Amino acid sequence: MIQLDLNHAFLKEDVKAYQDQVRAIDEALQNGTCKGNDFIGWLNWANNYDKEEFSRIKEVAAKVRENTEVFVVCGIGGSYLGARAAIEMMNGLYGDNKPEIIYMGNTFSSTYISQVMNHIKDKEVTVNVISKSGTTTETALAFRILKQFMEEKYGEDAKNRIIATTDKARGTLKALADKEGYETFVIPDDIGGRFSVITPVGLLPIAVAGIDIDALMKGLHEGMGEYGDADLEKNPAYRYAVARRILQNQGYDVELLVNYEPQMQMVAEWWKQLFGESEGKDGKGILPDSVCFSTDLHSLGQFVQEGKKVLFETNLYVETPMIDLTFPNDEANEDGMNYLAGKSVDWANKMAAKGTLQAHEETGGVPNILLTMPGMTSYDFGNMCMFFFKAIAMTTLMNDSNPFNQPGVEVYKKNMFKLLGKE
Ligand SMILES: O=P(O)(O)OC[C@H]1O[C@H](O)[C@H](O)[C@@H](O)[C@@H]1O
Repeated sequence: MIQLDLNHAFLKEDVKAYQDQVRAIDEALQNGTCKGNDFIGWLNWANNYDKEEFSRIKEVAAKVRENTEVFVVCGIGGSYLGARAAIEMMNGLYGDNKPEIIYMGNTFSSTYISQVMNHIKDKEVTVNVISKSGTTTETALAFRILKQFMEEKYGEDAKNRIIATTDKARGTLKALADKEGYETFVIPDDIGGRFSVITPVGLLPIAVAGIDIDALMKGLHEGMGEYGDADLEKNPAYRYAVARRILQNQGYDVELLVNYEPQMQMVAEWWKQLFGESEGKDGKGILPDSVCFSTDLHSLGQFVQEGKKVLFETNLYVETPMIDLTFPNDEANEDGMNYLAGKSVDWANKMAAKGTLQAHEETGGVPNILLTMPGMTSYDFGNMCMFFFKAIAMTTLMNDSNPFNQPGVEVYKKNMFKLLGKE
């Protein structure tokens, strides 16, 4: 369970003053009468998910792990960020990841695409093309290149090495997958892209990475209870949601998600889409940004400490690291580092966090929200998903916006299609 501490947040209003509003919104969410109510399938997904499909995910993943050196995840936005966030958080950045997981379909960069194709050309490859709409251009462009490569390399067998995760009926990708005879997995109608890491969209790549997806679903399920109460005192996700609104009322328009683990950076990227697309509309919303400390204390730290007071920090602390390490002694001590000899490096990381909080809070005057998760396991990931899902739904509905659409994303696409000469 994620622990929330608002004692460093400088809230000028009492969170509990919002209890009536929160109760009313929670009721509308539970009854399916809130704005965007056709996209709340994630709420009870941990109970309702298709158990047969879930077993098939595990079977397919086991097969892929046997015959594949590189697993290419071809998708963008919600169709890739969640899987990557989970895999990096749980396996770390330099684990002995087998198969190697590579991400495509998330850029028009010709260099990126060419280098990936070159990197995989002599390896055993499986492709998972993921698109809810089945029509996203970046993904379709990369997939055509991948499909031709696979057909050239494997001939008839290519179809056994391509897996499509898409809508159950609509979209070009579904039609193509059916025609070619690809294995397919379904993205439910009532779960939007940025909430879809808990569906086959995330679960298949996560399982291919050797991660226990049963534990992920268990964490999600427990989260339904832990973040399910309409009573603010019993629901840290809703308290966090309210604290954000209070801080914005106080003039803070930027939220910096802070972590101290490089393997959490893609979690921050996933969170940015979840929060940015959900809340950034109707001329409202808090801009979600992120930093990895202490790394970024050496870049953005100056701004946080002394720059314009536009931001608050939300620290996503991890109690237990994946691996700890003892700092070695050195007789000569020429680098003067012996004061750390015999100490745990994770302890040093935690002292850096403590010192930073103090600096930003006491002399910087920056509000800090503290979230603490127990570890970086599959269970923790599933649980964290439910925490942020509930929080963003509540905090956006408090703004009277629809948390589950993203009409603004279409504008660039229209212009781009015109420029590309698309009919
Ligand atoms: O899964 P897809 O339909 O390909 O969509 C991928 C992404 O692109 C869109 O433009 C949306 O803004 C995102 O919410 C979505 O996650």
